[in-house]
Amino acid sequence: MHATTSSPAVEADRLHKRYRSKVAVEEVSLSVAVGEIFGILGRNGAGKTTTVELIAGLRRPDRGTVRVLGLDTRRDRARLRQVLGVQPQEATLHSALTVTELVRLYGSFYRDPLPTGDLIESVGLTASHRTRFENLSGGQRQRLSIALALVGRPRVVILDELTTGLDPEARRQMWTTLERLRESGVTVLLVSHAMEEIERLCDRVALLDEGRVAALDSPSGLVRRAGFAQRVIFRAATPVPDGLLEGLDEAERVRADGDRVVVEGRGDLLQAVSVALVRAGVVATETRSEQAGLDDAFVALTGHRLDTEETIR
Ligand SMILES: Nc1ncnc2c1ncn2[C@@H]1O[C@H](COP(=O)(O)OP(=O)(O)OP(=O)(O)O)[C@@H](O)[C@H]1O
Repeated sequence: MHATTSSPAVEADRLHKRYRSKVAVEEVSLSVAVGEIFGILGRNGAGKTTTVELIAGLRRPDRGTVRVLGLDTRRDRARLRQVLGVQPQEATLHSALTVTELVRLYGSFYRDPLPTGDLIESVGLTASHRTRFENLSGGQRQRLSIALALVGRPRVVILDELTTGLDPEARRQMWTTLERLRESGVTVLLVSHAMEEIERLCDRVALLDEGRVAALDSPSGLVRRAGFAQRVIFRAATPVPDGLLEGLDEAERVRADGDRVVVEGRGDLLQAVSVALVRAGVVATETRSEQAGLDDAFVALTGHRLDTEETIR
């Protein structure tokens, strides 16, 4: 089958991958539209890297199929290479070559590579373009790997942990690079732990948990599934009467851990909680309110926290 403009950028159908006794990816199906920035979010070991390696054709699934722009990732490998950009494994890069030499080398694999200097500038490596790979810092290596994924003007690019190890300025620069890619119609598959990055950049997100897609929606759609809109947190310097906060229309859940109280709910929750506490004569300190985020959605949908091994229910 030929790549057509009507094909989804990525179509994965019931992918399954087992490493010996460990099932890493189970029945994962995704369809990513052309021009989307699509996020894959999950805890360590959730199966994110395995999923994108299956999509990139770097691993063979035990079951299931993948098409990228209509191309079969196993059978149409040569054509796939020309349209798909992936970050190389560090171990495969020659450590004695400089940034410029590596960009040129990778560019030589493609028909119409991006101009070397422009690409190096766009990832902020101009000042280190003569530095050998072995002497680059972690963040500089990360920038280089992104440049190498982009050098062939891919129509679909897979980026794993885009901004891990980058300083705040470099992170913003990468975000701008991604937004430009989207404007030019490139599809991006973004594996990330960074929720801020996912919320800001992604059109849709698959939450992966224990090898399965726990939910797939826009970031705001996922946040709505957290079951509450905001939370108010305070320290109670004097006891809170039983049932006081639970009785508020705005409150959905109240948790106390010692003197720290967390109220989840909606509407003008901060105002409602503050007024109730004042009326009951409760002395509260360190009161603050937070909007629900993707991490709350993750807990609501999977029972796990994103950043720890802890299970909530
Ligand atoms: N080559 C391998 N051999 C055996 N087990 C593997 C291999 N690669 C991954 N695994 C296991 O498969 C599961 C999924 O791993 P994977 O790397 O896909 O997760 P991940 O979500 O990308 O994790 P992380 O966020 O830590 O990178 C993990 O339990 C991991 O230990």
